[in-house]
Amino acid sequence: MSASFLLPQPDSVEEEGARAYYNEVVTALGGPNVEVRLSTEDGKGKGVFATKDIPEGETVFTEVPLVSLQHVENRGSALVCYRCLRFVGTVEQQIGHKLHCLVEELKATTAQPQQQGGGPDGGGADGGGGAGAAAPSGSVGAGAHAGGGDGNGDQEEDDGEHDSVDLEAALKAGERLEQVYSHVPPERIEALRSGAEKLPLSEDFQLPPPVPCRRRCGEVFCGQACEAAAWEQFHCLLCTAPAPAEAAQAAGGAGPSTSAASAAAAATGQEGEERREDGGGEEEGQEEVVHGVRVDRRALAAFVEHAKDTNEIFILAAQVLASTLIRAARALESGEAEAAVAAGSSAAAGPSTSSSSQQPQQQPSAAACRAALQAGWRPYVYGWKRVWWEAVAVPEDVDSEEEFREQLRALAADSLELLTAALHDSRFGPDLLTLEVFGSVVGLFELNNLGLSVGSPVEDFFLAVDEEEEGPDKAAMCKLTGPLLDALDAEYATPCEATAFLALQSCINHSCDPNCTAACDSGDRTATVLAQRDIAAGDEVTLAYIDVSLPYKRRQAELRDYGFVCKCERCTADLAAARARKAAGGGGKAAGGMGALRAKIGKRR
Ligand SMILES: C[S@@+](CC[C@H](N)C(=O)[O-])C[C@H]1O[C@@H](n2cnc3c(N)ncnc32)[C@H](O)[C@@H]1O
Repeated sequence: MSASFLLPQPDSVEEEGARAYYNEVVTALGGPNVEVRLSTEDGKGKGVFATKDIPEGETVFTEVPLVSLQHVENRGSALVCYRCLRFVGTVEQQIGHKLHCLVEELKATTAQPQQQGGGPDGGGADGGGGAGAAAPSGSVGAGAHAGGGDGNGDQEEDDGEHDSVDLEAALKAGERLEQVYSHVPPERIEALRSGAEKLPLSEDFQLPPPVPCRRRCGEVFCGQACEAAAWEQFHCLLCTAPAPAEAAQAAGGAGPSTSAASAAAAATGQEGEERREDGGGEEEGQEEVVHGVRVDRRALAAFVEHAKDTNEIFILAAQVLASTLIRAARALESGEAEAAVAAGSSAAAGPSTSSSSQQPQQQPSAAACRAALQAGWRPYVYGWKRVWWEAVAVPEDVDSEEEFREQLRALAADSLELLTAALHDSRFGPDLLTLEVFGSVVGLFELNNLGLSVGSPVEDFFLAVDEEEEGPDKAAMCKLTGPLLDALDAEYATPCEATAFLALQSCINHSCDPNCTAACDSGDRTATVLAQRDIAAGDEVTLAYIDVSLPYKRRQAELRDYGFVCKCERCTADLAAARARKAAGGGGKAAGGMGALRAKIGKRR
């Protein structure tokens, strides 16, 4: 089987399937405010259109992301639920967390010059179980250039220059560290983190207590429900903590474990297959079978570390692939996929090796595997556009585009190798865990991603203190909170920043004069599109991917990162005006002045 059946070319995406899918998505969101049209008249591909008049200020729709991930470099600024991005703990813990992570990062920076002379940086920073303190330098996203995280070669060339830059950074970090400690000593930071210190007014900012992952991998959730939902959706395959002894034993060849999934794994020949030659399989707790997928937890940890050091979007891509594997496995386990093949209602092809439809213990047919995989992949198939290394705009300082794209491709290949060392699945793996599919999923985030920003309760807390009536009570409060504010400096207001993929919102085209804005609700994991002026039935719904107060050339430059030349009315008019000026011999500037509309949809930087 070729992987191409998962990646139909956008022009050939069968229209009926796409139309049915988006109708389902819109209906599930509870209203016919909008529809998805598979092509716009001006060649922008799919677009979202109003089906009725929507007055200014009204909600166009509200949607929950299919997957989302807090940026690695933001983890030190906000302690949030791994699944829904809700702030957790208490205001005191949030402040303690921020200060602790800030201090750890500063310590790591001050220590760097002395540590140099070895291999790639790669962090090493604190290794502690909590949320990663230091931001890895090479978090890539759009511009994975940076020689990537992967330590060989060119880095050595400009070491001299880097030494002085590092030294300067180390000195600055040292000064900042002293400044932090002059306001808040280490013991107070710990007291805040542990909850031993209570701050006035903090009771007004109730947050859910953090619930750790059932395996204690270090991720936290806002409650049991979110923990369980994440586990079901993808985390059971991606959690990096060792497996409990009995699960690992079952995976070690002692026969299937209690679940039907293990039985399926045995049936599909995965038991004992492809054991790691380095002895990983012998190590208790590292391997287990989940939903018929053999999972190597140690290899997963290596995959995650590599992604954190190079491109965190690889982790989101792994979430997409893991959730696809789980949905596909469920379709097989339930007999649904075989039944679909038998009923001829699937587009699946290929010879069936079994006539059985309901028994997961038997080898599932190739056709059933394919039907199951297509079902599991469905939420993503219509969002796919191009592979990452082709989608990324080439940074200006890059000499060879070909080399640059090859570097990205190699980086993705490295990441996929680590992922396939962690997840073995002979039913779906050969089709799903390929470089083409992996690169396309990363590309999907590159071109469709949505930057989510969730406001911090810490900012609200300090604002509330500030708004208290002047007097002795406020003075006493400020005596406690003032040093914290001074130590945090601008960090006090940092929101939770994340990347997400949303089925409907990712169909909205950009305009430099958008009629909608997007906002994220910290309370219920939703992203809402709001009309910022009256929208008439039949109008296209548009958002700003970038800061549209920029002049024409800057806007086009920014949009190049999204892989397109903007065809919106404003750009068309700006271009025509610039041409007319040129023809008339003038050289004036393109008209600007849209005001500072903040782009909520957008690329991670
Ligand atoms: C988030 S998707 C929007 C949905 C997209 N049209 C589709 O077919 O899935 C972003 C892509 O849509 C296209 N696009 C969005 N806004 C555009 C615009 N103003 N001008 C030209 N192309 C645009 C570009 O191809 C861009 O990479």
